[in-house]
Amino acid sequence: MRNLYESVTKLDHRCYDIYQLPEDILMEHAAYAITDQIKERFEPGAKVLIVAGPGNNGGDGVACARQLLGEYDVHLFMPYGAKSSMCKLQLERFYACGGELSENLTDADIVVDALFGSGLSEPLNEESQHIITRLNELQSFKIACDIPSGIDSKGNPLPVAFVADLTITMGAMKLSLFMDLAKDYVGKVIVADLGISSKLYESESDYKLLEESDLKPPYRTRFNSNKGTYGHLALIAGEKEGAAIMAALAALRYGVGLVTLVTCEKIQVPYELMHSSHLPPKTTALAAGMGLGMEYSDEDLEEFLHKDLPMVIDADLFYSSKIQEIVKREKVVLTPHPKEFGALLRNLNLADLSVEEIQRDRIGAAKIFTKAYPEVVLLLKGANPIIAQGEQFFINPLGTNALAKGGSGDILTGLIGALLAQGYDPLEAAIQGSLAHAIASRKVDKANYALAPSDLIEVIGKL
Ligand SMILES: NC(=O)C1=CN([C@@H]2O[C@H](COP(=O)(O)OP(=O)(O)OC[C@H]3O[C@@H](n4cnc5c(N)ncnc54)[C@H](O)[C@@H]3O)[C@@H](O)[C@H]2O)[C@@H](O)CC1
Ligand SMILES: [K+]
Repeated sequence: MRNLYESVTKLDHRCYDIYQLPEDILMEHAAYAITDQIKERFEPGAKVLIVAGPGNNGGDGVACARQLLGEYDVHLFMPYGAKSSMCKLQLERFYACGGELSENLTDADIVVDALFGSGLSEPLNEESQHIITRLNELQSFKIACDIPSGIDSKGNPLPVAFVADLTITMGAMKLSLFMDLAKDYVGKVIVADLGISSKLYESESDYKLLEESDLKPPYRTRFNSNKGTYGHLALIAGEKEGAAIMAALAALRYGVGLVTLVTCEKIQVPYELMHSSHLPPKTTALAAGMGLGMEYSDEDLEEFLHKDLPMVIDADLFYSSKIQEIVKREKVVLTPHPKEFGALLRNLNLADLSVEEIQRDRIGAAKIFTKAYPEVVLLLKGANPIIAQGEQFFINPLGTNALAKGGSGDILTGLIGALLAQGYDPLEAAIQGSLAHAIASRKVDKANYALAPSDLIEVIGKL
């Protein structure tokens, strides 16, 4: 798990004020992190196009150009000249080392985008849009300095942005790089240390980035155990019972001892699942909402939901008035996708946001909910799901586009339900369920368009 920051300005200032590391030293390290990646990947003599803006992001680019001079074929393009004092200083050094500015954009082996970083303050003008579009058309290896130019502090392209293969972000990971709308732009993201280790550079943060090493599958350690030791998950199956069946199969695969589908009608269920018209008395957790439809009256739901059990709630229940009471309970995980989240916020009279508005500020939208219901765990689905409780936010960047398929959300609900039933606390169950889901999607040995829910269920057994 790594810290994420909305802004690193405070961290940079700690460097100047406490560690006595001035901007110049930080910038030299920032530039060297880019130089280092170029040297690691390309032989001397390779052609490098560096596009540098007027501020300190540009300064990083100019310093990198100077570091490469003499060894690589360096082309530095500065459409707006140098404006910040550090950028001007770097340009003087570049000239002093014999560097010259290029008049125009040129094809190259490597492109470094150092046009705008954290200082991007308004939508890109036509010239910047044109430059970035041209850069995106080049067949080069593309490195973004700090943040792909055009991505704002909330992770939105304004309206175009550099499409990087690699983003080298300075000092610490930024939240904006892990928002859904930035996912197609950032490429691989690595952090450059700026002259001190991240342990010293970073301070505590409420925002965390999940990593593969955070996954802890529910491995069994007790030898003297029976099925009851591992919990009993009940899933309410509704109109589209396939959704609950997929969730149930995923739950069974993820370690829960017993799984029961609760239905009002008799349905055919796979032989490994149990089936009942009542909530089994020894139920340890509940999953409800997926494929529920309109089959149940409020009284039916009351019968299933009256017990104070840990529960994961999905899909159709976000549209039901029942949710107004569920969010007041303890040990609840909600797993809406952005459209369902919009419905949930409206249903709870918290906000009226469109899907686009939610996606443009996912953290802000999630906060509306977590401030009102700080006990409830929210898992806002998306390309990079956000798991939030109170003031804590976790982002899972590990999922792949293979998961964009009907049924994959039901698998996630099943995984979280399985962990709740096995005694994980709701936040841990949501984090671990999300990690298992995402990591499994990477392990399915198929083309990314071909993943089926059953593939995920298979792989979940081999994490
Ligand atoms: N502060 C520090 O100690 C460090 C800063 N670093 C770099 O500095 C960057 C931040 O530098 P700045 O704060 O100077 O900001 P930027 O360099 O990101 O951008 C600011 C400049 O761009 C112009 N600008 C902003 N939006 C524009 C738009 N839409 N169209 C045209 N021009 C626009 C501003 O007028 C200003 O001249 C970071 O992203 C990072 O790359 C690194 O060198 C590491 C150390
Ligand atoms: K940039």
